[in-house]
Amino acid sequence: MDQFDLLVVGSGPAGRRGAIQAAKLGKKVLVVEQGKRVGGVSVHTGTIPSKTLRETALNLSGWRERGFYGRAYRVKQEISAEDLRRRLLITLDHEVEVLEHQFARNRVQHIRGKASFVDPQTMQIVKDDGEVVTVSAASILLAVGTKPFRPDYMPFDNKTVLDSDELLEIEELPRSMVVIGAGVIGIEYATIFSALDTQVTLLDPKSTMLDFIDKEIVEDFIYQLRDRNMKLLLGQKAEKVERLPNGKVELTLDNGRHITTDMVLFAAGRMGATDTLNLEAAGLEADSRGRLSVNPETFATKVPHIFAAGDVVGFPSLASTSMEQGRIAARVAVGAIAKEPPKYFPYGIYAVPEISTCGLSEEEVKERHIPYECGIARFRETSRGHIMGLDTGLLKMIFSLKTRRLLGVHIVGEGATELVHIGQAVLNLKGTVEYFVENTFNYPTLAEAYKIAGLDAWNRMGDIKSEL
Ligand SMILES: Cc1cc2nc3c(=O)[nH]c(=O)nc-3n(C[C@H](O)[C@H](O)[C@H](O)COP(=O)(O)OP(=O)(O)OC[C@H]3O[C@@H](n4cnc5c(N)ncnc54)[C@H](O)[C@@H]3O)c2cc1C
Ligand SMILES: NC(=O)c1ccc[n+]([C@@H]2O[C@H](COP(=O)([O-])OP(=O)(O)OC[C@H]3O[C@@H](n4cnc5c(N)ncnc54)[C@H](O)[C@@H]3O)[C@@H](O)[C@H]2O)c1
Repeated sequence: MDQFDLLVVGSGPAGRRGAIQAAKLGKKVLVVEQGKRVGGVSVHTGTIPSKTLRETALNLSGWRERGFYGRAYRVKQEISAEDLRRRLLITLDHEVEVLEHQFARNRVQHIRGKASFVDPQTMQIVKDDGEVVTVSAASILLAVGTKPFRPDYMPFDNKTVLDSDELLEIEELPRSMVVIGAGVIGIEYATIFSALDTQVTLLDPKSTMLDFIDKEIVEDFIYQLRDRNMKLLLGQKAEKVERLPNGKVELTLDNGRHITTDMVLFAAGRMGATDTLNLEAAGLEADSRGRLSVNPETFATKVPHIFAAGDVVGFPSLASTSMEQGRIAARVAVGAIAKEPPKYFPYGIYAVPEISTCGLSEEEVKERHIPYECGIARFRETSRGHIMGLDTGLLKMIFSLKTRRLLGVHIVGEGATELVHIGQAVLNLKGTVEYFVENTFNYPTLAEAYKIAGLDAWNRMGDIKSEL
């Protein structure tokens, strides 16, 4: 039986970062991955495929140029599922290659197989050919991620009723699509397919969506979706989903309405992939969504040498935060010092248009009774936005009236997920509205929106000197 300092289960963002961090500290590390190739959900079915699909859809559809040339503008008239897949495969190959190289040069060993506990210190790994390997380790990092929630009442057939993993394999682009679940996955895919001219209906039993995002940004986003004819059926539930003999799917909603569509994407959340770990043998149990609870500072489970990081521990379930969690967990696991990450991290939603946010929303600032002022800029007010033909896009910043510090930055529009990092830096470095007023920004850029929003807020707040 092999003995390791750290055994990592899962090679997604949390497992990968954790493994490399421990190896950099000179530890003997083994990563177990059940998938065909390393990378996890992030590389194979989640972040990277969906973002590549988005990029291809926007490029081939000419979406970014439509502000200038009109809504009928197309770069490629007939876009096929094969067009989308081709770029996907190239991107995924590249990602896996980078990752395998990282493992090799850091001497992280990896093995393909399904891991489960034998006892708290030992795991067995069942390889594809049935061979069983037993491994023990001083510490174990569970970075097993999640899988799509697939309730029995949904007639999945991998063709017309699909989850978000299966969507990447479709043979033909649907003319119409109903997306069940207006969470981040549902919203991203609904808007990407809408940009490809699929008639999309987004359905969710909740009457609101993206509740963790500033309301003004969500309202602007919803306006843009409706403006391009996407149907948003919020507060409505599919009571029956039936495949019809003609290949279509019929949905019966709880208000009696019927919808016939080419395809249904069921994106109503994900479950922690803990069911096959035999957690009992390690003295652990998961919650009803398959998630593990951990100490939020160390990522240790209630069994001190077993750690869990990434999506399997729940919110925020992002590739970005999973990487940091994996790194911290591995440091603690091998006895190194781990600093707590800064309080505010960005959240990027790669819908069409993008949304990105960092810090407090206006609703949260109000709840905390903090006196505040907002500054707003529209991308069309920037020269760069004008050059790019943008008629939408909004950047909003919230400042404390007392300390003049930036409390939150919220963006909807082109480049939002990149732009947000300027606000994030100012926020975490405790900068004030003066940063935006006094600093020079490249011109013409979309980042100039920060200057405009900063000045907007500053004009409302008054000059700091007059108050001293
Ligand atoms: C469609 C979609 C789009 C997304 N877009 C974004 C985005 O734009 N930005 C962002 O930050 N996040 C995004 N996410 C979330 C992101 O993918 C996850 O936060 C991230 O992948 C979580 O990383 P992880 O390391 O926890 O696990 P995962 O990436 O889920 O990897 C876990 C790995 O563990 C393996 N495994 C599980 N059980 C075992 C076992 N018993 N033995 C061996 N191996 C096992 C699995 O095969 C898997 O490869 C998206 C997710 C989805 C589904
Ligand atoms: N850009 C990004 O960062 C990104 C992109 C995609 C996914 N993710 C992560 O992946 C995770 C999973 O995303 P998600 O969108 O699947 O989940 P989610 O939990 O965010 O959203 C699920 C939605 O489905 C609805 N729903 C729940 N049960 C339902 C049911 N039985 N029938 C119909 N609707 C139902 C909910 O009301 C909710 O709106 C998220 O936590 C997110 O952080 C991140």
